[in-house]
Amino acid sequence: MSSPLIIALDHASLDAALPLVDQLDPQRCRLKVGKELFVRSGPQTLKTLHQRGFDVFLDLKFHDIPNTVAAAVHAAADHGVWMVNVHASGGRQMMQAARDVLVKNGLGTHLIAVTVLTSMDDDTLAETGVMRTTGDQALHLAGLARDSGMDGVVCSALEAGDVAARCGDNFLRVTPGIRPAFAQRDDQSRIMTPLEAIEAGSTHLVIGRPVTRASDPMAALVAIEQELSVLER
Ligand SMILES: O=C(O)c1cc(=O)[nH]c(=O)n1[C@@H]1O[C@H](COP(=O)(O)O)[C@@H](O)[C@H]1O
Repeated sequence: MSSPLIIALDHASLDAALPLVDQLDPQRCRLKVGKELFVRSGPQTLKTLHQRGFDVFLDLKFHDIPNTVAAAVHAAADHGVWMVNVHASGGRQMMQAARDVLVKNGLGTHLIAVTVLTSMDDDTLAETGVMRTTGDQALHLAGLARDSGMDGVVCSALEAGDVAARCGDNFLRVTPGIRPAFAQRDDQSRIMTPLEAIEAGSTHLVIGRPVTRASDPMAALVAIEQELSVLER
C-alpha cells in the first residue's frame, strides 16, 4: 500500500465510525484508532477494521514507566496492528523496553514515538518547562527516539525535513496537523497542507476532521488525493 494517508477515526464508537469506514478503500488509506474509539468500543474495533482489510495505527500514546509501557505495547501488537505509538518524553529506557518486547516476541508492528504534539506552539511548550522551540525539541526527541530503537516519530510536517536529515530517510515521519486549504485549523498549531507536508519530508499524513467532519467526507478525501497526485507526474 503506497498511499501516505492515515485517516483518524476520532469517532465516539465503532458504530459511529462504520458509515465512513464502509466508504473507504484499504488500498487508498490506512486508519487510525485513537483513545475515544478504543476506550468505548475496544479491541472489537481493531478486529472489524482488520476484517475489512485495513492497516490500523493504534494511537494510544503510551507514557508510563518502562515495564508498564512495554506490556501495553505488547498487548497492542498482539492485536496485529500495523503501528503503535508511545511518547518520546517517556525517555530512553521506556522506549527501549517497548522495542525489546516487540523484538523478543517476533512482532513486526511499527513502533513510533510522539515528539511535540502538533497542538503546541513555543509558548505552550514553555509552560511545561521546556524552553526549546517546538522545532528544536521535536528534533531533539526524534534523535532520542532513533537512538532508542524507534521506527520513526510523530512530529509536525514543519519538522519532517530536519528529522529526515538527522535520523535518516528510512526513519518514519508521521505528521498530523494536516490542513488542506479548504479546512479549518481547529486546535492544531503547527500545520501544513497535504502537498506541503509531503514535499517537506513527511512519510505519512494523519488526517482527521478535514475528512471526518466534512459535509461530504469522500469528496474531501478525493480532493486531498488530487492535491497529492501532482507528485506522481
Ligand atoms: O499521535 C497522533 O496521531 C497525534 C499527535 C500529534 O502531535 N497531534 C495529533 O493531532 N495527533 C492525532 O492526529 C489526529 C489529528 O486529527 P485532526 O486534527 O482532526 O486532523 C488526532 O487523532 C490526534 O489525536
